[in-house]
Amino acid sequence: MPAVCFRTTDSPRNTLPRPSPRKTPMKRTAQTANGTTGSRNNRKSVAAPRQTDDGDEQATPRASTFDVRGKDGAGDDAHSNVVESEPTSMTSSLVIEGDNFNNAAQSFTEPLTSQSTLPRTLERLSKAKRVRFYRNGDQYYKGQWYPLSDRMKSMKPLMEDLTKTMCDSVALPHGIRHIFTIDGANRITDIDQFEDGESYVCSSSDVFKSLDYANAREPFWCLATTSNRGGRFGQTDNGPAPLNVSAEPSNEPRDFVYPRIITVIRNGNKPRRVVRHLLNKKTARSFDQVLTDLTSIVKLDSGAIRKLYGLSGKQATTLRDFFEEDHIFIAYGNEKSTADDFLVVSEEHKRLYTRSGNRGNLALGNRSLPARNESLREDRSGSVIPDEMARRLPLDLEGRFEIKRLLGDGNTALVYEVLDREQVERRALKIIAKENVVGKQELIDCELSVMSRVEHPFIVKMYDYWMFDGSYYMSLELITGGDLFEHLYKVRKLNERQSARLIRCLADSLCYLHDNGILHRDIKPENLLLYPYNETEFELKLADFGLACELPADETQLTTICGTPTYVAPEVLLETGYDEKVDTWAVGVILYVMLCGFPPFQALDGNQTELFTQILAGHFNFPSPSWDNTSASVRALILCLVDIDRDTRLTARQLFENVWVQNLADVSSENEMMAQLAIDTKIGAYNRMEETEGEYLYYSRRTSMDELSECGHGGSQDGEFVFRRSYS
Ligand SMILES: Nc1ncnc2c1ncn2[C@@H]1O[C@H](COP(=O)(O)OP(=O)(O)OP(=O)(O)O)[C@@H](O)[C@H]1O
Repeated sequence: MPAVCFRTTDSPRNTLPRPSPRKTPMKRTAQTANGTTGSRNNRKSVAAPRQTDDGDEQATPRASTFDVRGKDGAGDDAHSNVVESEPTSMTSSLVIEGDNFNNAAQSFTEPLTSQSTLPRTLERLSKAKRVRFYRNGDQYYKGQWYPLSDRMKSMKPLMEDLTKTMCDSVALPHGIRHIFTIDGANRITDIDQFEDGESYVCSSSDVFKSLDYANAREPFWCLATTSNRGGRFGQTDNGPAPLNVSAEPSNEPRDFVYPRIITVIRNGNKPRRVVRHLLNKKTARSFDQVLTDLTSIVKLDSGAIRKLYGLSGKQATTLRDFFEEDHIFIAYGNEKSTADDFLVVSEEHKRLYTRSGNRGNLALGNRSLPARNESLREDRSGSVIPDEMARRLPLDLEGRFEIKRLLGDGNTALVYEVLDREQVERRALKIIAKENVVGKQELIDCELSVMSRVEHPFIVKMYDYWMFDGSYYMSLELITGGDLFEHLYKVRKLNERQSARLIRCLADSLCYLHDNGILHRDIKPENLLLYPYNETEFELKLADFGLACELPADETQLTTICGTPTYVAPEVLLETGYDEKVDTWAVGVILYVMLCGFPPFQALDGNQTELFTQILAGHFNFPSPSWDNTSASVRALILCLVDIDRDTRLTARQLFENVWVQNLADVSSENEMMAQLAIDTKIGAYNRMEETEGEYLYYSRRTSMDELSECGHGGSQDGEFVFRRSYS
């Protein structure tokens, strides 16, 4: 099967520092809080403050692997424990609490010698029994490994510590008072009863709930029907009644389930908090399961969500109701609904509707830049409107940073321009308030881990980070030109030269990330920060690694749904597995937006379903007059990026080497001719498909690629534009 790509004869020498090949560890010399530089390991020595039980903020060392809590700061008393969330997670935080914390903090600033307290702590911890804890009745909880240090003498401090790490207002809100063996046969009453490597169930009450805890990650879902859900609400304190996981999977069809974002409004005083949640075949397996997921995202003060009403007033009672007319729902626990709940005030309107003028036809001529796009996240981690309270810095940071102004807000964070008094420099401070950390811990760990490792001229630098009282604070390089979204909003569109310059920066940064096995997964104009290149042009730096991840070493495909609707690649929605080419798809969409001011896929009425259907079909065009004066080379390049066939979609390296990108849009007439031929072939194939296939349009572009190869033979001109066979 042939593929088409545009390339220069000789790959231009990239003058930027090249990373080592994929999987080679990246080097980074981080500037630490105290102004020194060091490797990531000795950055642990920068003890960042953290809130202690008695309210004092104390230091929390940065990148680290354990959570050590202890009275003496070195984890040397009965409270001293290590909590690992999952053995596989990339990082977790190192937290030390205690009266003599400074000693411990100091030990992190020393090289690790036998005199320092940390090795002793770690040595002792390595001898600890490791046990796993689940939550009673929570079939979604993956369990938490917990090393039981020999200093943990009794059940009380253990249960107190577990309460801190495993409970919140929804999960075991009354704390942990009982611990059972995994089969519920025995209650653990003495610390010596724990056995190394075994699993246990923590509970608030003395009633053990029998579940297949060990297989909590992939339960069989039983599809609820109206009849078998009778009396479902109000059965437990902690949420909807546990599902009957031992039931056979239902055969009830779910053919109405397709990727769709629903919006849930938390009932209460207006403006109310809004959460978005992606439903698809994986996340919408039954009504009960969606309700349970929403319970953990929305976090009603009253506990579990027991009722959901669409804005039309209709109550959602079946899974199908999430896929019908209503896509905005109001969530209730025990509260009564009132007519006033269904009236949306203006502050809420902005949050609920992603486009202004949400209703009405989107005639071609009216197409426009969509509103700032919110990222999709799976793992029950919805998008919470950031909390203005985050503006108040914790005491230890208040002395260091002076907040100047709000630079931007995203799905999870607020970003401020600050004056770093210690470094005497202006910086950006990204704050993820603790209410937005819930359900996103792994993603945040990943963001911090990736940001700590990357060093590239077109990627925003992270200098330092802290965690205080559950909120995260990241000190970042300040980029002064705003983000590309704001810029496009002002200027509507860019010329080709400026676009090519920005795409060259972006492609370069993606080559670096992909070579090192990192996917960004959320490439969008909001995450591309601009700074002046000369008087008339900008360059960019890639920001927000909130969805970044590492490619699995065993080459398996990723399936977690994430991205941002307008820029999300079809394979993410299809859940067929994806890889780093999700990033180049998004670059193609951005390049399209840069040149005409509207995206290639845009739905009538901002309808998400229609948007996803268009993306899955992969059909778009270059409407006149917006595209009349653009080069064929850039249009052909876009077609090679926004290509539903992953095999033929360009890699970041091919994009970087593309002649239009490298020559900053200054291309030869031969290149233009060949590009035009490629476009005609592809667009012709779409049109034929549309004539024959009717409305639903998922098809492989390989057909059109075959046709293209026919034209391509002998079509190479001056080595600038070649058709390349990537398949035999
Ligand atoms: N280093 C920086 N310098 C200047 N502005 C920044 C910086 N980092 C972020 N911003 C601004 O803040 C906005 C939000 O930041 P960011 O995208 O990191 O937040 P987020 O909550 O993680 O976003 P998302 O909604 O994609 O999850 C950006 O769109 C940008 O306008």
